[in-house]
Parts: sequence; structure tokens; C-alpha cells
Amino acid sequence: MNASLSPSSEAPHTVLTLPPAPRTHVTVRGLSKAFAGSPLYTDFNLDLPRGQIVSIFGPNGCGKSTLMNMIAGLMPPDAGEILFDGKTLRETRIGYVFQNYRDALFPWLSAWDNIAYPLRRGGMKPAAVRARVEQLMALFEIRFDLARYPYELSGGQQQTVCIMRALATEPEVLFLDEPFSALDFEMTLFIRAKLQEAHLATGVTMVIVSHDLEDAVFLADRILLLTRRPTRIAEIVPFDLPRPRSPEVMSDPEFVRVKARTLEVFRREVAA
Ligand SMILES: Nc1ncnc2c1ncn2[C@@H]1O[C@H](COP(=O)(O)OP(=O)(O)OP(=O)(O)O)[C@@H](O)[C@H]1O
Repeated sequence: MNASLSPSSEAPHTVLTLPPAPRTHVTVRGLSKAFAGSPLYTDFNLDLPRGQIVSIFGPNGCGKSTLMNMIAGLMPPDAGEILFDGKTLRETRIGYVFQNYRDALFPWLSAWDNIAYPLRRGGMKPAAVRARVEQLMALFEIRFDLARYPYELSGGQQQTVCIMRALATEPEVLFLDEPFSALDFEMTLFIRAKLQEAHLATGVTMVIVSHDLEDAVFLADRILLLTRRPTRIAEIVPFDLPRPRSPEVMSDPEFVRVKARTLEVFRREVAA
């Protein structure tokens, strides 16, 4: 099975051909994964379009995180190939934002040093590290003291630091696993806005796993809906409202329509 999320595809939810669709960034081919002999993915194919935000949504336990973790190299597939512009993961800069920000930051480093960590590790000179962190501080309009340690920050501040750290190396692809699930609504709105700004500023391809229908739709160019396991693509729903999208978008008829369609497919798959 092969599906393209390319905007140029005439029927974006339809299974088409094996060569990557135009403007494809990430190509997943023949992916298989089983746990304890029970198949989760079998010969799964997918194209992720360059510079777009794709949300992964589906029934509980259908393998949203597993799919993202295999693409991001955090979990080995049993079979299959994943290429980024034809390159392997090792040749590609990626960023990853975990659901549990509390465990994601290094507690012995200040927020500033957490953000700088991947830059220093990559051998960047101190002046360039400083400039890059300051650039991120401006983008995220940071008003709290980055000299503080993670335990001194609110949950939303910690997740903001996680996202800044993930963006520090200017990744080609940014993976986010339920980035809003532990945040209150005010922080969710803030981080949604900042992710959009970062996306507009950098054109980074983004993949977001979400449990929340509204979050999944709000940021996405494409909502990738999965079936129950053994997991296949149920449908790919496009959402083309221009960015930046403000919270008012949530009452826009197109948002309401896409959300309703996404819910309809989700409910069909849950009942299947
Ligand atoms: N390391 C593992 N060992 C055994 N089974 C696993 C492992 N990781 C995931 N699974 C199983 O694979 C299935 C998919 O898990 P995954 O976490 O990817 O789903 P999900 O769609 O992200 O789930 P949720 O909606 O609960 O967040 C689940 O049934 C899960 O129990």
C-alpha cells in the first residue's frame, strides 16, 4: 500500500504509485513492525511532503507513536526503508519533541544550556552558539530567565525549551509526539502559535502525533488518519487554510468541515 500526502496529488487520500510523489521529503517503503508476533504494520508505504505539517491521528494503540518513532530512528522497523530526500537518517538533521517534557530536559543543565547542548555537541563555536540561542529567544519571545533550571520552570516553559532545543540545529524534519497533551489551553495556544512561526520562518517539515482532534487539525496541512491494527492508512484529509492561523480559525467553516470529516473517519475506524 502506498499513499502520498503530496499537495500535487490529485486524490491525496488515494493509494497510488511506488515512486515518491513530487515535493516528497520523507519516503517510507515496505515498513513492517510486529510486537510479540502480532503485526502492527505490514508493507506500509507513505510519502511525507516537504515543508508541510502532517498530523497523525487514529484509534488508541493503532501505532501513531510507533510510526513516528520508526521514521525518526528511535525504534527499528522489522523491515522497510525510510529515506529523507533520498538520504538515510544518519545523513539528515532531525529534531524530536517528546510528550513528557519533564524527562526530556537535562535536569543538571540550565534552560539556556539545554538549548545550547546540541549545538555545542556538534562543535559549534561559543559565539555562534550564543547567536543561535538568542535568535531562538527572539522567535519564541522568551520572557522568563533561561538561566533557571528545568525544575524551576512551569510545564509550558519547559516544553517551550524542549521545542527551542529541537529547533536549535535547524532540523530538516521536526517530530513532535503529543506536544500539547500536558499543557493547559493558554500554553497550547502559545505553543501552537510559536510552532507556526517557526514553520513559516524555516520551512521545516513537521510530523505531529496528536490525541486531540482539534490540535491535530489546527496545525496540519494534512491529517494522516490511521486504522486500527494491523494499521493502514484510513484517509489523508487536506486542510489548506493559510498561515498563520489564529485561534479564530477554530470557528472558520473550513476548520469545522475538516474537523467533522476527520471525526467521521475516526469514528468509522474505531467502530470497524
Ligand atoms: N515496545 C513495545 N513492546 C510491545 N508492544 C508495543 C511496544 N510499543 C508499542 N507497542 C504496542 O504497539 C501498539 C501501538 O503502540 P503506539 O504507542 O505506537 O500506539 P499509539 O497509537 O501511539 O497509542 P496511543 O493512542 O495509546 O498513544 C500498542 O498496542 C502497543 O501496546
